[in-house]
Amino acid sequence: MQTPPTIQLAAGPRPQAATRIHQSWARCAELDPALLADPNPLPRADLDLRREAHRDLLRLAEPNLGALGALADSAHSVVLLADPSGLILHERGSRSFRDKARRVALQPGVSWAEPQRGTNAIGTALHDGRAVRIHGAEHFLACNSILSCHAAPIFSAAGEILGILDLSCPADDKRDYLLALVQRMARGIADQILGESPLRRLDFRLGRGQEDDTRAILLLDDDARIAGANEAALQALNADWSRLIGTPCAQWIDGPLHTRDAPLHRHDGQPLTGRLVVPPRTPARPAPVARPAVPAATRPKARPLPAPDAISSPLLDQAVRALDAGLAVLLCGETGTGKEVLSRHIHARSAWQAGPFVAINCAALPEHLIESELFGYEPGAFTGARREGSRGLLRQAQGGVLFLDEIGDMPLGLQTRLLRVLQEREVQPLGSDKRVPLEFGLISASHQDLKALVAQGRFRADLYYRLQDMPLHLPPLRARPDLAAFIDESYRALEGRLCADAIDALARHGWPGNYRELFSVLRRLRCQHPGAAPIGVEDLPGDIAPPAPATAGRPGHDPIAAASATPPAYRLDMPRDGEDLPSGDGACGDPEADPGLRALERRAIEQALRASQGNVSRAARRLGIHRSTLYRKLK
Ligand SMILES: Nc1ncnc2c1ncn2[C@@H]1O[C@H](COP(=O)(O)OP(=O)(O)OP(=O)(O)O)[C@@H](O)[C@H]1O
Repeated sequence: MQTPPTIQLAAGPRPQAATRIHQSWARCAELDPALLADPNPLPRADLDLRREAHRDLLRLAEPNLGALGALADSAHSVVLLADPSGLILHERGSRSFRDKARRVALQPGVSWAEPQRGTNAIGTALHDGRAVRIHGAEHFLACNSILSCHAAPIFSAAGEILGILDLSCPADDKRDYLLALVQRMARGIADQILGESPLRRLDFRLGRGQEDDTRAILLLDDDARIAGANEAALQALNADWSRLIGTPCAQWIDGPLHTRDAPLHRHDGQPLTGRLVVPPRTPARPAPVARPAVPAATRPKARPLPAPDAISSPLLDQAVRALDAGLAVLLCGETGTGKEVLSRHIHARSAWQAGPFVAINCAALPEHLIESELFGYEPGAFTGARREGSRGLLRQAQGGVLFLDEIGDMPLGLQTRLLRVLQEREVQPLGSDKRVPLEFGLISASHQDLKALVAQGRFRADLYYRLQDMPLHLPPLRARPDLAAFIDESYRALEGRLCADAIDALARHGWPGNYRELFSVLRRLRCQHPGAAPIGVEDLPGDIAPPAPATAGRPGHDPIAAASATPPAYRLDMPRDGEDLPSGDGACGDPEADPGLRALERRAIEQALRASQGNVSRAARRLGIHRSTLYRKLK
């Protein structure tokens, strides 16, 4: 990366440039020049954590990023997606221009907020909460004059900035339509996000009959109050989020909302064409997004939430009863045992089903952001805060379910604050003297033994007791009494067949990654063997199939790998017929607490790393666990 040794400012905005750009220069002139020094991209593992924290945004942005990326590729430019702090999470587009962009640190892992990179499209759009184009010398830093950038904020239904979409080209590229294109794509992403809401949705447009692709959307709560809106709705109703949210829809739109395709009118009499969309009561995980370039036949199929089965149904019933009675539910279980899946089912069946399901991965939130992300903040509460402040994730769960995943990873200092919020059912955003009442159902989950963490002083005992009104233990996959039949059925659901020896070998495997690992292995098998012929034990991956009997001493035979593929320990904690499944005593089947499991897990990890030549990402994929989980286990 080449940046000037001393800060050099660009020629500056033309006198006739927009006032916003002059204002941005004035702001940047007051910044400490040290903030503008050569930026270092975040290390890969930290960037992965930030991506994980914004995984929903990345997932929902995928189709538009794909479409814009294809255009950028052919137009010698790059498309970037930044998080609400201005940190670039993702890039697509022309390889040759990406290389140029990297010379000025326009790349994933670098923050382009104004305090870091001066006037620029990402930072200025973030500051103003509005789309902007910054050409060549309008950039504050001279080195960035090689760029012409177009950025637009992606808004949540409540008007918070969730990210910034940017298209950056060489400075001589002045195609006027690019800013409008980026803005349209950013709005498309925001609409995808609204489309995931479990609330009823009013889709409408001004006028009657004629189709156009600007779709105004309002989210409505059970009392037909406006709970969210997209930018097109703000324009159609001449309002902003602060005026709309929480007001009765009838204050803005006349007409029978409960009828589909009813004739509607804006309050000033303007006709509207609208349609009320009621989402299904059991929310399915949205379909993985297909990139336009992938042919339909090879696109990943949408995976609905696995239905409750004989193992999880009794847990589900207990949890729903507890949540509806105002108790906090704590789900314990190894990674991949379905804690999040179960919590989504609990939400869908509980009295909170009409409200949102807000999942927070406490392990994935960067520590310095957890407090502001959770509790929200007032405008200007701290350096780098969004101009309009933030409601915070706790308030986003209002009227629904808050799912605190990996709660054992929450830093001690924050545990105190969380406890107070949960006890008082009120939150005080950073920089505010007001307290906001909170109403939601609370589910927490941990793969760690929280009791042991309490004993080690790493988890507050009072918070532990506050979270575990109803502790439930999800058994590991290997403890399923019907494991062989379950594997057989699951492979049949992929339209494949397994021979008895393959089923037997699969049922003997330890499955440290549980359901996630099993389904990853089955899908991979099916992909490698698409035909109708049944899969035998010899077709299984080496770490699952038992070693062939005559291999010892053969040239190239790896006795360590073979030893780690032998299955004897795998059924150590497998209950025999008539025995109970492991009980919910808080131990959570945690490998840390069980030497047998720990050795098993260690061996599976070593084998996966060896088979992947030390590549952690590939090893994590083999194990069917997330990379951050594998890093944590390797610590
Ligand atoms: N009973 C089940 N049947 C089939 N698939 C399941 C089941 N439970 C979970 N899965 C699948 O396993 C994967 C992991 O599930 P989930 O994210 O709920 O696990 P988790 O316990 O929350 O994991 P982690 O602790 O790593 O966050 C998902 O792809 C899910 O669809």
